[in-house]
Amino acid sequence: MSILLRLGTRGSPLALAQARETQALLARAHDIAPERIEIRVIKTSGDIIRDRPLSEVGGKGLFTREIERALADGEIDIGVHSAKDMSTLLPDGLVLSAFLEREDVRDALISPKAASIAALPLGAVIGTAALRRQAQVKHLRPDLNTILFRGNVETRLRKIAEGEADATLLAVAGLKRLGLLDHATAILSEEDFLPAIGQGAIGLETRADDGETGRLVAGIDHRETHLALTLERAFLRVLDGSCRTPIAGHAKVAGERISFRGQILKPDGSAMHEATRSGGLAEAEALGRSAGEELRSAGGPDFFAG
Ligand SMILES: NCc1[nH]cc(CCC(=O)O)c1CC(=O)O
Repeated sequence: MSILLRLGTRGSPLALAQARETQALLARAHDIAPERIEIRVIKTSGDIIRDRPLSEVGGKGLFTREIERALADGEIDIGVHSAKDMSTLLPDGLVLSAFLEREDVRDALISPKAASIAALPLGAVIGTAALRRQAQVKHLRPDLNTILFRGNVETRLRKIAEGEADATLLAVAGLKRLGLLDHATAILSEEDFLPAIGQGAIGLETRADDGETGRLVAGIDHRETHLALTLERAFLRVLDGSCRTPIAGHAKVAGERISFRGQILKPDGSAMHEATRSGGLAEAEALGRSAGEELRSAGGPDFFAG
């Protein structure tokens, strides 16, 4: 049977799980044999550069650039990405056509030492690669120390098992998709650990001029997730000037309303600003922008200087 669609993805176990989920949904929605939807693994810069914080080596585009190049060049038809890893501005000619239904947006604590952040010993060491998690941890517990923890989910779990840090934070969504949620010591409250923009959602990117694939992908789009991501990404776009600013936010759809809480922090957790919005679904983009603008002026120029 001939190949009908080519999905491009990173090769990490989590990325492959997300690509298989996309493959299964497309096959079911359009009555296509799954083997006619090929999964192509593409190595990205983010998979190669492993020893430095992402904020220092070029931020978000790192996990998507090579996949986007393959998409633009027509080597694949759909780029499958963690929405969290996508930059707010897509290359010309590419569009985010659909999002799969969002998984749990929360972070999990993984620690052999304590059942909660509050119970960690004074001065305990948290391993994380995410500036947002570092800032939120320090905001709650200024005595805690953070060290750089990179690598995929399995690598980070191994580092904790080997004692390289006392605890780490990982997305519940990733642990669930990998069948590893039993490694979570506790699920952290969204109140204290507002997620990263896009956390838990899978974004499907296509070529703007490829209407046929665009239609197939639109058939598996999850409307509420799409609306939430529209708001969250508009918020992030306003604040995106510096990838050294920890940013968090979560939009939720309930009936015909959408609500949002967004947050910026200093990397050391010493300052934090929040904005909340709620309104009609048609306002999603405008609500995100206005929340971003509120936080941009609340933070002032030195907040974003890093
Ligand atoms: N930055 C890496 C990354 N990108 C997406 C996820 C998890 C899955 C998701 O948020 O959709 C992870 C790992 C993590 O943060 O634990």
